[in-house]
Amino acid sequence: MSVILGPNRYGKAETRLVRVVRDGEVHHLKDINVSSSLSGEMESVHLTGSNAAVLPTDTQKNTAYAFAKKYGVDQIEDFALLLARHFVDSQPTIHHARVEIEEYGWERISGGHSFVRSGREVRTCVVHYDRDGRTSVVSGLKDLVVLNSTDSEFHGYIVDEYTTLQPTGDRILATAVAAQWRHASATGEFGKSYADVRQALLDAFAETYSLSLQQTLYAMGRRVLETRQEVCEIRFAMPNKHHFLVDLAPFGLDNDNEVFYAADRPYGLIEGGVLREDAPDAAFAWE
Ligand SMILES: O=c1[nH]c(=O)c2[nH]c(=O)[nH]c2[nH]1
Repeated sequence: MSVILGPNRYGKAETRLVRVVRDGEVHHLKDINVSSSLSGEMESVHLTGSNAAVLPTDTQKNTAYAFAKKYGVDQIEDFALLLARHFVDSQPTIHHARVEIEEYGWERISGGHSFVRSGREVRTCVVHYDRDGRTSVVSGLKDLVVLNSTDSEFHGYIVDEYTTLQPTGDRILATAVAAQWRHASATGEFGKSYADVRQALLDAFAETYSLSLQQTLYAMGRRVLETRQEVCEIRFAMPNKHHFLVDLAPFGLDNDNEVFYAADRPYGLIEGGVLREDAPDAAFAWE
C-alpha cells in the first residue's frame, strides 16, 4: 500500500485575549478570540516525528499576547495581518499562515473602567499570508439579528404532494445575518469599512420589500458592493427565523398578524454570495 500525506495545517485555536489600554482614569477594552493556523514543511513532523520545523502552537498563542502588548490591538484585520506576516517571515519552514479573529464588543457603563458586554453582533476576520507575499483579507460579522414585521411575502413556490405551506402576503421576516466579505486588497481603513458595510446591510434589509429571504440576501450583498469599492465579494449564511401565526380562534380571538410563535428549529438556511463580475481571483481567501 502506498500512501502520502495530504493537506495539513496546525495552530492554536481560540486564544482569548483582552487588551486594556489605560488612558489615565479612562480605560479602553479590546476583547478578541485569535486562531492561528500554519502550514509549510510539515512532512517530517507527520512522517518521522521530528519537530524541527514546528513552531509550537504554544508559541503562536504567546506571540498573540506579546504582540497585543507591543503593538496594541486596533482593527482586528491589522492585528491578524501582523501575526500572519510575522509567522511566515520569521520562520523559513512556515510557508502560509491563516489568522482568524473574532471581536466581542463592550460598551461603557459609566466612569472610566466599567463595561457591559454589548448585545451587538460579533465582528470577524480571516487573513491569509504566504511566503510569496500573497495576502487576503476577509472581514465579516455574525449574529446580526434583524426583523421586519411586515413587507415580506412568500408565495408562488413549487407545490407537490408534500407541500402544506400556505402562501402568505404578509409575514415576519427575521434572520441572524452571518456575512463575510472579501477585500480586493490587503490595505484599507478596516474600521470605517466595517461600519459602512454593517450599515449597508441594515439599510438594505430594512428597505427591501421581500418576496423571499433569497431576494433580500441578494439585495443586501448588492448594496454592500455599491457602497464600498474595496469589497469585491460577499457571502452570506442566513437562517430564516420562522414566526408562525398562532391560531387564537379556539379562544374566540382573531389574529391579524399580531401574535406569533417564534420557532427556533428547524429553520430554513439561505446561503449565497454576491460578487463583482471582475472580482480578482479569490485564491485561498475562503479557506
Ligand atoms: O424566504 C423564504 N425562502 C424559502 O426558500 C422558503 N421556503 C419556505 O418554506 N419558506 C421560505 N421563505
